[in-house]
Amino acid sequence: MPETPIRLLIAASGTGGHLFPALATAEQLPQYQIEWLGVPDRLETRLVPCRYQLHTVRIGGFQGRLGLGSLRLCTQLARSVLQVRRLLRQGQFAGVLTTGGYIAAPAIIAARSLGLPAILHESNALPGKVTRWLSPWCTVVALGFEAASSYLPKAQCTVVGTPVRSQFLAAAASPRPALGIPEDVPLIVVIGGSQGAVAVNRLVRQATPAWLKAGIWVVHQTGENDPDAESLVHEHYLRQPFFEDMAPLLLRADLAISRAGAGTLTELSVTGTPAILIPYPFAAEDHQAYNAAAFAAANAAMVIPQADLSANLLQDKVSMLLDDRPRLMKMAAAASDLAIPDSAQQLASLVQQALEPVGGSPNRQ
Ligand SMILES: CC(=O)N[C@H]1[C@@H](OP(=O)(O)OP(=O)(O)OC[C@H]2O[C@@H](n3ccc(=O)[nH]c3=O)[C@H](O)[C@@H]2O)O[C@H](CO)[C@@H](O)[C@@H]1O
Repeated sequence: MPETPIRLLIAASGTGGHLFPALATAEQLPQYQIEWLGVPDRLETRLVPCRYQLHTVRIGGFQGRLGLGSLRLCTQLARSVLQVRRLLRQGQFAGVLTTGGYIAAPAIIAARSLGLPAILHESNALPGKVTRWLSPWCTVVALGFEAASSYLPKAQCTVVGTPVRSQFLAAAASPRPALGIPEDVPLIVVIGGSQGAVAVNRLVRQATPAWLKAGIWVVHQTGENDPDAESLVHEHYLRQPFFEDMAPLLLRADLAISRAGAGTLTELSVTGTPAILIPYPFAAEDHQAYNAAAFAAANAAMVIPQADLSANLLQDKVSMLLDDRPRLMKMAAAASDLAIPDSAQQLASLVQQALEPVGGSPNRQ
């Protein structure tokens, strides 16, 4: 009789930074029957159902203050844990893989309370709250940044980097043309993270006319929430709310101007792209500043806090870097040194070890 495939529940939700690494890892686990856990109104409802069955629970973030909000959250958490326990039992899942964030809490608690393995991937240099609270309870915690391990002294940590979508590895292996941009012009690519960055957009639009005048092309990811996104028009200024095919753009870019989400930073390392990083100042516990600091410490990027930034300063720094090709090349090489291209395979093999321990029987309910 053919063996029934082992079932894995992946809990990843919210932003590209959480979803893309999970999707990249899922691709490396074709032997498992995968289903997904998310929330009803985030990016997973667009990205996941065409690939995996999506289950949803309602869960939000803990903002740190005790009050009515946290009481509501505790009730939500208790309810979602019960829902996920039921899902895991009825679906006969062998374990969960989560990339952190709010959804990780019910996923980890439910799995561990049933005695199932929970594999947690934390992509940020400063681990999120759920990771800090629940990591000691996880079977294994895979890290994007080595620096994160110092915040998780009780967890079973191993550094695997952060998985990137296969388009990045394919593009790095055989570069493709990017949006028909000529090969011999300098190119700046501006990235605001999966949701765009309105404050960065504003400064970039002020600085762009001078760059265009100097013969530089600008590709600008504006996000969906910028009311002035259409205010600048030029044939060498290419703008979109979201680029599906980011890899050739990053490979082609002479310089990126970017937020410092872990996903984008990992991709910049895989494509070896020098960058000016402007960490999102309102990210939870300022975690993007920690990600950016790791890149700056390796000389892979220049970091400018948003509070210090003006269009003039941005123009100056960009001119300085584009005029200093040896420095750009050193930054590119330093970025490449940070890359862990087989991160998805490494994480997939941790999942496999947790679900099918050598010498033990597979974790089947
Ligand atoms: C505002 C905020 O708190 N963001 C967090 C969020 O990621 P957030 O999704 O904001 O940012 P990331 O940089 O981690 O990921 C963005 C992803 O979207 C992709 N992309 C983006 C724009 C585009 O046009 N096309 C495209 O494909 C990027 O290639 C990347 O894969 O979770 C990450 C992982 O915990 C954190 O490090 C980020 O700090």
